[in-house]
Amino acid sequence: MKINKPKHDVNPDLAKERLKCNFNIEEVTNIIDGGKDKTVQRKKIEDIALNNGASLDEVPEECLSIKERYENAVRKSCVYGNLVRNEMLEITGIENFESPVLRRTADAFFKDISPFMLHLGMFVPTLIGQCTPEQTAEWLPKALDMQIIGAYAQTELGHGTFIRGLETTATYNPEKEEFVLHSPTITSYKWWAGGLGKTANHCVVMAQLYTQGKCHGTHLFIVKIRDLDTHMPLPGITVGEIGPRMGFSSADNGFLRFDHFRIPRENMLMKHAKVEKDGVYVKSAKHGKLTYGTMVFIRVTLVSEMSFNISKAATIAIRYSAVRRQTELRPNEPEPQILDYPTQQHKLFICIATAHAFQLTSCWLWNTFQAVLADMKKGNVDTLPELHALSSCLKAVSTSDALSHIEQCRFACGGHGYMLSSNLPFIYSFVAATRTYEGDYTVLLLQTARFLVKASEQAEAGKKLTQTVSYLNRTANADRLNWDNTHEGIIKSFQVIAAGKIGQCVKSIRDRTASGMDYEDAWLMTTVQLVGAAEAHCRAVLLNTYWSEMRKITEASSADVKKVMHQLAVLYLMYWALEKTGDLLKYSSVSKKDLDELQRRYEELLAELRPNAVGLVDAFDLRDEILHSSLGSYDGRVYERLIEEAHKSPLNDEPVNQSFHKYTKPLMLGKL
Ligand SMILES: CC/C=C\C/C=C\C/C=C\C/C=C\C/C=C\C/C=C/C(=O)SCCNC(=O)CCNC(=O)[C@H](O)C(C)(C)COP(=O)(O)OP(=O)(O)OC[C@H]1O[C@@H](n2cnc3c(N)ncnc32)[C@H](O)[C@@H]1OP(=O)(O)O
Ligand SMILES: Cc1cc2nc3c(=O)[nH]c(=O)nc-3n(C[C@H](O)[C@H](O)[C@H](O)COP(=O)(O)OP(=O)(O)OC[C@H]3O[C@@H](n4cnc5c(N)ncnc54)[C@H](O)[C@@H]3O)c2cc1C
Repeated sequence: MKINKPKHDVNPDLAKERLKCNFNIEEVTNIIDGGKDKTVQRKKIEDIALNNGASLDEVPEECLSIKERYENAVRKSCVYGNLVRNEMLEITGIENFESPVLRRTADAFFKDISPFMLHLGMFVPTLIGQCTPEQTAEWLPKALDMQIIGAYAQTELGHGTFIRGLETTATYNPEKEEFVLHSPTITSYKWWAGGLGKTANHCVVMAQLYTQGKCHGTHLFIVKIRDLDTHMPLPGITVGEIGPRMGFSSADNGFLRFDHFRIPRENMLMKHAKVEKDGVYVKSAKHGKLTYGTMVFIRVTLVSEMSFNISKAATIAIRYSAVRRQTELRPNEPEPQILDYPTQQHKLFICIATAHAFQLTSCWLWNTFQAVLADMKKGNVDTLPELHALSSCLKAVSTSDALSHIEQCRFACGGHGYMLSSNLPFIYSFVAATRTYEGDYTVLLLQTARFLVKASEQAEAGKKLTQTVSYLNRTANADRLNWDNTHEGIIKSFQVIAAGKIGQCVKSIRDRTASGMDYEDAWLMTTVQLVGAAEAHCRAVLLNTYWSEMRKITEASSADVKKVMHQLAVLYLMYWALEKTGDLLKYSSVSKKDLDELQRRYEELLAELRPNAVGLVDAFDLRDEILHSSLGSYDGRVYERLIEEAHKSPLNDEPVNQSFHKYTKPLMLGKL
């Protein structure tokens, strides 16, 4: 398999690591890609994206000013968008414009984020999910062809989480058959939307719909905000960029204020509800939250996005750890590779396992999502609540876990991991945002908890529950599980922990209402426990899904690949069992001896995986152009690259900086 042809000789330590690998790397790559044909397709697309050189920056993007950075990102986005439109979509098929393969190639162009990301990432999916067929025919081809560029403007300065509290109004005027969009207060400014500040000429807006004197709650509208020729904001629109932030520095997150801005009636996205010409409001949706569909879609895609980000960080940290040597173990012996330290393996091998766990879970979640969409097409919305509960907790936990694992990868690279040229700080700050956007961690876990409390009550009443909560049927009456030190035993114990925590929440709420509290207060007082219960449920789903999908997907694999994939999944189960020993002690009969045994097995497993560590990250098959890392390149020439990058710093453009003559010298001479 042709990957990452090194320009230089490979670092000898890294070369030796590759000789140690005892499984077929290409076979694992094919598993990750979803099949051999998918690997071939991905490589073809990566060649198109990367072989034209347009992705290269002469000056590292982090050394540019805010304006230059944005302008450079727009330049690259146009080249990239053109390649997607003209060449890459021909290969994936236009219906797969959200393919993770396309997403992956975007990283070769942007260390940070493209100002066009939200156009493809949210604007287009909203058109697909929220338009009538006539509206789709009007806007979708233009959006896919980049004739119009859009953003998703939902969040306001005063409200992000509580969508029902949004203040922007869309008031229907039947005489003119128009909606009047207005921002009545300072807190009603639209805030945060990616690409809205300077790039987009259209946006989807979430606003409170008023017709015939009545408010019908939040609905979506498509709004042209800039002239297509001059790009000037239209009269009645105030739009701009919200200012520097922790990451997302090459994009333009925007603010937007409407001053009685008029749009045609047809610009309300009317798939699920409409306003007739005379102002009559008609709701066709069978479920009240279908206008939130884009968020559910993005939450589903974020699980695979987290797998990708962890795999990048793990590749960087593990290759670096094979090259880096530090500290004598015994006098006069060579310093070991830091990858030989079990503590380093503990930080890093879980990252490889988690990337696999999230990848397999994301495929399973995607299939669940497609099945729910198919149900909804037939008018059946019964499966939506379970999807909402699942996508909410998996989004929350995958983004949160990804963030802490990526931080561990940075710690694992010591001081050099703090360098922007390692790319770890970019990956970290990108992923940090995911814990908040598309629904904050706590808020989404509380959504899952609502579903779990209801499910628990149904189980109590003897009803048969749906697949992801069916363990509540089995464990409803179980108190403490008899500990069983097998893989299936660990998974079962996580289900028992989840059932126990949910049961405890139900009890707390009941006790509180019985003592006179109203339900809302009892719920509120129980939210710390509810978040814990939803997290526990999510862990049970992740462990169970990873284990069963891993077994399915490796059925036809070679013995060596089966073995290493199995080892990773076992590592994942053991890691989480050891992380949650308090819960295990509370909800199962596990003893100190059992836990000591588990710890011993875990440490042995780290040692067993050690020779395959570099092979396992090579199997992610991340080209150097996508990794952007002085520490993680395929050739492992870490020190040469660090020096090369240092020379690119603008401060090294001249031997003496002018500030010496202006400030430092006068200070030294006492003349300041
Ligand atoms: C080339 C590249 C190609 C493609 C790119 C591919 C991938 C992209 C990858 C990465 C992305 C990169 C960059 C993106 C960067 C940034 C994007 C960020 C965008 C945003 O953040 S957009 C704004 C998102 N905002 C939120 O998520 C807000 C969170 N809040 C909510 O969701 C709701 O308000 C909340 C908290 C759920 C409550 O809603 P509400 O108050 O209305 O409901 P109730 O609490 O009263 O509940 C009533 C009832 O409804 C159920 N419910 C709630 N939501 C849903 C839902 N979505 N679906 C179904 N059901 C829902 C709820 O559970 C209750 O049920 P019950 O009564 O208990 O039965
Ligand atoms: C980088 C980035 C990009 C974004 N892009 C977009 C975009 O393109 N379009 C868009 O519309 N929006 C976008 N957003 C906004 C984003 O969706 C919101 O910031 C997010 O949903 C969180 O809402 P909030 O900011 O109102 O947080 P808040 O809800 O104010 O949260 C603050 C704290 O309060 C807690 N909290 C809030 N409600 C509850 C509750 N009910 N129970 C318990 N605790 C609670 C939260 O847990 C959190 O700790 C983006 C945000 C970021 C950071």
